[in-house]
Amino acid sequence: MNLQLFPKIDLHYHLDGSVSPVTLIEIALQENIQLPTMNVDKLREYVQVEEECRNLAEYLTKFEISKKCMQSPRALKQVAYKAIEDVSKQNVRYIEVRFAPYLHTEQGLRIDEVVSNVLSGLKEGENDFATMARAILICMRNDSVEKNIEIIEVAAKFLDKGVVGVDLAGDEANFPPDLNKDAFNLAKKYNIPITIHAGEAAGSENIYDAVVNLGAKRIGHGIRLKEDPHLVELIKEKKITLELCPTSNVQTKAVDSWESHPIKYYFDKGILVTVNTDNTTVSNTNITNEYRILVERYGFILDELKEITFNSLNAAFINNNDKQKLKKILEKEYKIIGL
Ligand SMILES: O=c1[nH]cnc2c1ncn2[C@H]1C[C@H](O)[C@@H](CO)O1
Ligand SMILES: [Zn+2]
Repeated sequence: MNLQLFPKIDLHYHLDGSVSPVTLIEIALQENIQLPTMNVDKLREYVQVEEECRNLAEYLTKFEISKKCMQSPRALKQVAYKAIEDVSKQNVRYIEVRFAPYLHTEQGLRIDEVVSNVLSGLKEGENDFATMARAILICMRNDSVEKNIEIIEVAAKFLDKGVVGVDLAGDEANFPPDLNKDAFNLAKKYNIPITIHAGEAAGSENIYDAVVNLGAKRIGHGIRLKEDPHLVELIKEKKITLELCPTSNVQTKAVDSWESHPIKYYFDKGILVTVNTDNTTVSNTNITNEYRILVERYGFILDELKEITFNSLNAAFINNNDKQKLKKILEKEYKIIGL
């Protein structure tokens, strides 16, 4: 079937890594921002990784231009709205859009202003398109724990007002999760759902730390889980969900090749896996493409894609009311396509 029509969920989507070159140029023109080029195709080379990307650290160099263009209230609203417009075209029925508020304070915005502007763009997008959208606030690994505690405080302030969770992202190889233990303990205290990037650019011990010591209910990527058979059992037992992003995982060299991606292995072992985009611009992908990869490279059948979407639904950080609404919508739409 045409997988664009397949109802989908994306739980792992970075806002700054998903702004299209066209939107970047629009914002640059609006706000007089100097870009290395105003040619859409040439700009693509600056914001998209090449096949020969060596590791996560190199992948992370591609976010500079979008950061430059995401510093004003208007630009933040605009990219958030555009994100919902874009993903609604791929029949995404629910998305959790994540961003790191501190990255958008270079022109003096406060982190709570960053959050309220992104939320207002998401809300407008929700009103205009058939996609439910919520936000996850990111603590950056290279930021101080004091700054990350402030992110948790802001998340608590906006909890159930558009924000549904918190995350830890950035350079995993050089900043292990336990540096931010105090920040995530605070998140636990506030009952803010936690997801953490782990086992992407470092070993399975980070997944253990994220779950056992930092309270993560979901793991961003978790590619290297299989290194530790006891941890595999723990993840199953605790019903932890993995947010896998195949294209990004190949590009950051979290896996050596497409063939060695563990998504089917984890799925067959009964681990709760989900499929996501990570960064549609940096990774040059979209969610339809990621679902297609599951079929074409890993042999998933449509019923299994539906199961994966329901894994995403079950692991979504929205409240129960919204979850039930979403479940009805998905069930109805799957019925229409005979699933
Ligand atoms: O896959 C990722 N792993 C770790 N960090 C990431 C990944 N994708 C994006 N980021 C970082 C770079 C962005 O600037 C930041 C906030 O979205 O999060
Ligand atoms: Zn990510």
